[in-house]
Amino acid sequence: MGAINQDIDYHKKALSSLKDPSLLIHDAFIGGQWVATDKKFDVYEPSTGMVLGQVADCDLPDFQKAIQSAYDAQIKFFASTTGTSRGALLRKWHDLIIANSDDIGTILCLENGKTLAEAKGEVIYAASFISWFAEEATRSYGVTIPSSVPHTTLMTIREPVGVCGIITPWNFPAAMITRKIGPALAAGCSVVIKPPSETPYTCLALTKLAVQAGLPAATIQVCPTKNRQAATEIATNPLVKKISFTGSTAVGKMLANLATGTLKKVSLELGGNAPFIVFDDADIDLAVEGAMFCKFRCSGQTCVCANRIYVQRGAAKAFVAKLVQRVSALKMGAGLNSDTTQGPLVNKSAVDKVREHVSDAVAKGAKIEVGGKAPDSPGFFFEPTVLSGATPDMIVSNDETFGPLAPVFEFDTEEDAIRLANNTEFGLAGYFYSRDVSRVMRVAQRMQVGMVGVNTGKISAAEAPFGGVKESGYGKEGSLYGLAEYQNIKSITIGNLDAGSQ
Ligand SMILES: NC(=O)c1ccc[n+]([C@@H]2O[C@H](COP(=O)([O-])OP(=O)(O)OC[C@H]3O[C@@H](n4cnc5c(N)ncnc54)[C@H](O)[C@@H]3O)[C@@H](O)[C@H]2O)c1
Ligand SMILES: O=CCCC(=O)O
Repeated sequence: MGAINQDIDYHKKALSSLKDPSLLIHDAFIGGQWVATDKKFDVYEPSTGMVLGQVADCDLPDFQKAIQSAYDAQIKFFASTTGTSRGALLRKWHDLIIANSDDIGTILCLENGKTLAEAKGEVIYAASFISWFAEEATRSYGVTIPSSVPHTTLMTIREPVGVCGIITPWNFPAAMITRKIGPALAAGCSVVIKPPSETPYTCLALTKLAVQAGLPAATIQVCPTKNRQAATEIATNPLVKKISFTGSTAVGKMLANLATGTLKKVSLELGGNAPFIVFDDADIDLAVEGAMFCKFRCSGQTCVCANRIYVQRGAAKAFVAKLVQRVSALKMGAGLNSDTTQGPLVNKSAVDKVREHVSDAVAKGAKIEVGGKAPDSPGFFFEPTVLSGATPDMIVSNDETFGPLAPVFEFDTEEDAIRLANNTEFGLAGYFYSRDVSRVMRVAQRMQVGMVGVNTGKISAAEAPFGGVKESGYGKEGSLYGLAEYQNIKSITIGNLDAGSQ
């Protein structure tokens, strides 16, 4: 296969088409100011491997300044706003994101590689967390509790935790950030964000719009960096009261360990290894549709992507044939090209990981039904791939591929399927397809995951509680539970109410 995108000026042409070029920002945002550090790091466009731009590379003193400034700002922010006024600011920010979604989509597409349609879809999805939490800001209820002590009233109020440290990955450069800072700001917290070094531009553009919407500038601090040691200040600085991390399980564990030093509140959205089960009684076309979405979305680079596809023996042949037909029709290419349905992966090591999973599986007996290699091309592409004959001894059974590889395993009984699905230390998402209502309830209850998709591959939405169990982390994002992650409950006991009565 020839080169997929040889246009080395691809990103320059795309950037020159931005309606508002000022949304492409290369600086950090510290203390309410855009800051150009001396050191910079390169950000790459994944379909060509060319440098997209150079971004401020923050060091420890930058993080310390950002945290102090966020601390000072948070106290004023909470004292001078109500849930209603914070909600109004968030709604303005939401509207600005939507108004600028073409530009933000283009920037996101350029730095991440996903198709423009997916990138714009992500911007809308990201904005939905802001509008969701704009509403939640006004519904932050305390309770009154009947006291066991006479003449006493017991009540609770919810208070912001304070400064929140936010660390997110590159696969959803907009949504992973808004899913955290939406509730943080709604609660009255301030945030210090270390955006992913592969995709910092989307976060910087969103920040500009937040300030334009009227959010007090110092409530959002953004410190891009390649210096991981400096970034760990977020997990150790005593002024930071909460860290919310999305990323790999290894880094999540390391940050959680660091955070115990000052007993911060911690939320962890970590790696997955989602099982996708197709029972004999399933609607096979629906199952193929779901597999296409949840396996090949973002070229297989989502934490909730199906990683292991288990098909009951009687349905396996038909399922694989239909899946192969659909996968063969995918078109790899640069994200901004209108006929592209599969963008590149984020970088070379992502391509190497898919290659390793394929060659290990083939060496252990799997058959490549379609795809199977990286094209001879600049950029970071790997062909969308289907393997049949996958078995539990293969790496792909135990390790999240994070790429466009669909390994199909066969199983015999429902019991087998559940055992295989749960045989992992991860527990983020799981999917299954069945038309038997008793089986639907049985299997949904027995899957050891935080989120289950039944007869659908789409489980993500602002209103849906998002998060895993086991080594996929803890805490829930979005939904009616998301705000509480950024709040402390304070109880107030008012005693001796009879004192002074006549
Ligand atoms: N559960 C979820 O909601 C969810 C969502 C998206 C991605 N993920 C997971 O994220 C992983 C892919 O992302 P990744 O490879 O970028 O993860 P990663 O853990 O390497 O990086 C995530 C973030 O942490 C930063 N980071 C890495 N090492 C650090 C260190 N030592 N100190 C401070 N910061 C550090 C990175 O720069 C990035 O911003 C996958 O495992 C995927 O499943 C989970
Ligand atoms: O990659 C993980 C998050 C994607 C999603 O919110 O659906």
